[in-house]
Amino acid sequence: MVAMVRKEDEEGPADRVPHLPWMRHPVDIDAFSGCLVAQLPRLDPRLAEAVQRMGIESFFPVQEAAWMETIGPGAFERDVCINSPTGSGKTLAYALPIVQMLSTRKVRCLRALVVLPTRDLALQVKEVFDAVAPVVGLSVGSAVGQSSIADEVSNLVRKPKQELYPTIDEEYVKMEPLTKVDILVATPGRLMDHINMTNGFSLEHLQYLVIDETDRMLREAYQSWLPTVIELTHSIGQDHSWHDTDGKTLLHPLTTIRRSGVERGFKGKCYPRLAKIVLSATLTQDPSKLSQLELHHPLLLNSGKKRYRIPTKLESYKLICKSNLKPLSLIVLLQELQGHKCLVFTSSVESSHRLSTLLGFFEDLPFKFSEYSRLQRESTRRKTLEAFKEGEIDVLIGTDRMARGIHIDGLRYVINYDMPPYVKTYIHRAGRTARAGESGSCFTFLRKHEVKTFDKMLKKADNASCSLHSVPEESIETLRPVFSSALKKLEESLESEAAKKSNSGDKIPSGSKRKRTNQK
Ligand SMILES: Nc1ncnc2c1ncn2[C@@H]1O[C@H](COP(=O)(O)OP(=O)(O)OP(=O)(O)O)[C@@H](O)[C@H]1O
Repeated sequence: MVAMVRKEDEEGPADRVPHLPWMRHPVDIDAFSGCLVAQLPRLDPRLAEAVQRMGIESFFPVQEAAWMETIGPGAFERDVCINSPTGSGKTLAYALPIVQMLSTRKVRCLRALVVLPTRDLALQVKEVFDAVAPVVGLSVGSAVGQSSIADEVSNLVRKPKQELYPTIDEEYVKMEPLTKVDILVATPGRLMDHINMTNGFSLEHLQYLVIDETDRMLREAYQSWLPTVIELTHSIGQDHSWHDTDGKTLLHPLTTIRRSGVERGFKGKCYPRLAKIVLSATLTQDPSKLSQLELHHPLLLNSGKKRYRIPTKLESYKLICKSNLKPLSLIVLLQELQGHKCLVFTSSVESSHRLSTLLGFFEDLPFKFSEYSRLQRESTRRKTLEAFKEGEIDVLIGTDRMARGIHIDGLRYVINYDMPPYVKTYIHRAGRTARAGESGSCFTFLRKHEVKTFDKMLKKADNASCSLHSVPEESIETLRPVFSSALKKLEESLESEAAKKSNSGDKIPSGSKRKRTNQK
């Protein structure tokens, strides 16, 4: 309860003036209308072609705005903070400038690091970099724990030359970058593993740091990855100097010259800085959290007048129903949606499991569904998500784990089976649809007493009108006879699972998933 109050405080009222002065004067992303790919000033033609191959003809406003502050007149003089709705194209907004900036690099070494909270998200972002970076000769790696640590290490670093040729100059070997990638997309855990344990893995040449889903990344310490990265990239104490035969001090040819700027803690002196881009659809305004980022003269790019914004083409609906009839109303609603892809959010993994098990006892449902939960094995989850993306499953039932950042083509519907506790949660859940200018709908099941709280919560966001939706009573009535026997079977099934679990100490048996992934 205490934690809940604190989080709600942090969300604050919709129109509160931010504490931090730089947040009060943002660049308005909506002042940009987006532009044709060919018209983006100074865009490398190879990148323009690559972007067009991705099926993109014009840039979204956030992409144009970010470009102007990095490659354009802003020239990345300031760190960039982006607060822009879900599905507005934030990934390309940072990927493209970073790739263009690094396209002239001479020596391959780790120069840009992108950190995201989950593996699924990181892999999604890597795909975007993979589509643009290779055309200008840049290599992209990932550190997300998808493969064994040994495989990851061999993809990221190579052996020092001295191991291959023992006679080579030791000083040269010391300075030689060993990382095989220019850009690394990482989750904090694996990043820390490489920082702590991988020989040759170095952030010494890092010039750009991107933190996506910033508010979530700042909420959790993730083994102190952020202070560690900042510490390792502070140039102070780095000795790149060499002495030539006359005793003159020279800068080593492989030294990375970072952008200069007055960093915090250097008493006004000009020191090379790590340039940062931080982003979210619900960027925190909390000064104590933002201070962890050590931003350099930050510039906020913001979309909308209120603090949060719901995508323009998202339609929100509320369904008021008694809790004991919720499963039936859900089935009727899913029938109405006619097998279109849909995500169903519940408040906990237990609730997701209960709901999907229960639905499994209804025969002949006209949609295929599956549970997606951290109680399942990673491989099961990955296969489920793939099947959903491929359209082999119509409905995924899960928790807020599915809410952040994930993009699924053609997803038109989101259902909040349980009311989201915060407006931020609503934004991220609903934001899985109505992406990239497409339309989509979000339905929220509410009990009567929740309506007022829900309406108040939505008022914190721009574009948050919400109409009432109801499902036909008769359709619910036709399901009632099966419902009572399904409930009985559900209790038996959960009891038997609990017994198995206490005998073996196992998680939910993976075989039970097959039963729940019913057929049309
Ligand atoms: N200029 C564009 N034109 C058309 N589609 C685009 C463009 N830019 C990005 N997209 C597509 O829009 C979708 C959403 O982009 P992206 O995942 O970057 O959104 P986001 O703002 O990061 O969302 P979230 O906050 O939910 O993470 C992706 O499928 C991407 O391919």
